[in-house]
Amino acid sequence: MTKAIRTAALVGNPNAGKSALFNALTGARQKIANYPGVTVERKAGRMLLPSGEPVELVDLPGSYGLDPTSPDEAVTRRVILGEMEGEARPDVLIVVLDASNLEQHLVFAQEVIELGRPVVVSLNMVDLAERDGLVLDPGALAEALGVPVIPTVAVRRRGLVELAAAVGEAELHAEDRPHPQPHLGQPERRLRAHAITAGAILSETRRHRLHSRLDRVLLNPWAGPIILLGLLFVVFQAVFAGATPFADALEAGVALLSDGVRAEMPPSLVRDLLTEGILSGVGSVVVFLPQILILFFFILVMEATGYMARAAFLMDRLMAGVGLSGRSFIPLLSSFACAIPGIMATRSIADPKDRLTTILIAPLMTCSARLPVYAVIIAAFIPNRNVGGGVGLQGLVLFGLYVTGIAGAMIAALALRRSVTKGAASGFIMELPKYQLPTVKDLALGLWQRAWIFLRRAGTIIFTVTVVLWLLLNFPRATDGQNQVDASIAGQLANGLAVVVEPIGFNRDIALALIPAMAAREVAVSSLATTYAVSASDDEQSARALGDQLKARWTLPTALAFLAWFVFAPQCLSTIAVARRETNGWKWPGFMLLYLFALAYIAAGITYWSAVALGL
Ligand SMILES: Nc1nc2c(ncn2[C@@H]2O[C@H](COP(=O)(O)OP(=O)(O)OP(=O)(O)O)[C@@H](O)[C@H]2O)c(=O)[nH]1
Ligand SMILES: [Mg+2]
Repeated sequence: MTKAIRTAALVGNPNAGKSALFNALTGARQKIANYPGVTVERKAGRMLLPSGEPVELVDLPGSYGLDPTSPDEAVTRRVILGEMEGEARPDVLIVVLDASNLEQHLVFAQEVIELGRPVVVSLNMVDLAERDGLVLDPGALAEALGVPVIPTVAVRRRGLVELAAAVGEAELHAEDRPHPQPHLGQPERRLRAHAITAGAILSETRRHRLHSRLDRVLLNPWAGPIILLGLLFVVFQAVFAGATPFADALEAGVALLSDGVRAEMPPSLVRDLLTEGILSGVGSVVVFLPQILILFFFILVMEATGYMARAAFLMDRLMAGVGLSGRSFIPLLSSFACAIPGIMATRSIADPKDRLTTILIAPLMTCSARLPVYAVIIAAFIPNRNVGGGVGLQGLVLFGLYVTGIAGAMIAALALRRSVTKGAASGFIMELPKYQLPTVKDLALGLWQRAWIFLRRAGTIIFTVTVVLWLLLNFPRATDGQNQVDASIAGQLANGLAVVVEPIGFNRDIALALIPAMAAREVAVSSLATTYAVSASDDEQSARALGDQLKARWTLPTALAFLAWFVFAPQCLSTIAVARRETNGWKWPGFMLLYLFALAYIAAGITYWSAVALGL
């Protein structure tokens, strides 16, 4: 005998479309949205069966299993099992599956079906699956699961009548099946989910198959991180190998201009300002445009193809390990371009301590302003040698500097989360975008924007600071036999600071460059170039490229210490200003300045003394 059906409940993984189906079946207006975890409590409404009988339909929060891990999942479990006080156990369970994500959703579905309760499966979002080139066979699925399967598109009201009819008949099926199915463990369910999905696929375009295979490899917990590391490695190799001819050409162009000015103009302070200040100083930064463009070319390609989101997915576990949520990944990622947009992007992090930690470590991500600093030192001091297997030493060192920054950030996060920003890490679930080939137009536009940002900085902030420095370097004028830099205001000021940085292997010229570099890190390069151009005894010497000057004047330990310094030093006033705005006060930016300078000092010192001890 069949008893009348009075209640039914919608269950399934988060974001399967349960609430959308609930609204379509009952005419209610539950909130639906394209991210998991929208429904957090049970909601009930009335739907009509084809026979005209009313049934109370319950919309439940999404759940990954019957073992509850969060309060909203506990609601689901209690309602399904009839443990909810004052509420009857639902007569029929409607399991909602996302057809475009079938394998993942089948794991929980099996667990629900194993309860032996009357179940109807709504194979929802078939429109999305078909758009992606995946056609499923509901019959095969029904056979494998042992329950009726109805294809639906909740948002287009497709399959609703069939679903209601199946609910009306569900009790009958249930009576044919008196024994609950054997209870499987989670790994077996996963295996079975894979097999069932494979069996239910009618046709799958080559593209869809390719995409799911790609994900299986790229998101594999072992292969994924190795591939990510390998890719980044290739990027940094390319930055050096690819940019060198262009950078050399630019450098030659700047030298040519400089020679031209010297030949055409009679010696004067104005001529010196042009050659020593603007061409040497600003020119020494501009020559790194090719490196910047190559780096951003790779970043843009990774973003456009959908790989970057997968990298975030892979990093999520690492981030959780140091007490950060995966939500920090995107702000940290944008900090590789510049910490300013990175710090602003932390607004999307709800937890205040998560957010503060992310702000505090954002400056440790290697921003593009550091690239000229790294590149000039590496080009001058690291031999352009092959360390085997086609791997260039220069690219390797650059890669190492980026990794050191990331490692420093992770260690800092760990320390901060245990002290000043104590708290628990929050979870993070992300939908992965589809793979796509990047379009040439978007790439070109992205690169153009980066080039423009870089050149604008060179033309404004770097130009201004370099000119001011040039003035400070040229006055008062040196008397006979005295070096101009020694005599100048800037030289005098730098002598004071030099005392502080001497223990970490820095010379007076570095001390001199560090102050204006607070305006922007690239200014360190233009300052050194200008200083050496001013200090050179004759025109020929002053026209020498910065790399040659460095090689002649610095030791290798000093150069390495300088690199270590720039991995950590908060050499950017705009970043400090943004941190002040975003944290509403000076307390945290002050803290940031202090801890980053301390780190930079220690790192440079350790590098210098280790290098000296090693006899480098
Ligand atoms: N294209 C398409 N989109 C759908 C379909 N069903 C639902 N959606 C969309 O999928 C998203 C998730 O739907 P919800 O109804 O909020 O999902 P839910 O299962 O209730 O999610 P939680 O409450 O988080 O467990 C929304 O953006 C819906 O508009 C469908 O059949 N086709
Ligand atoms: Mg919902």
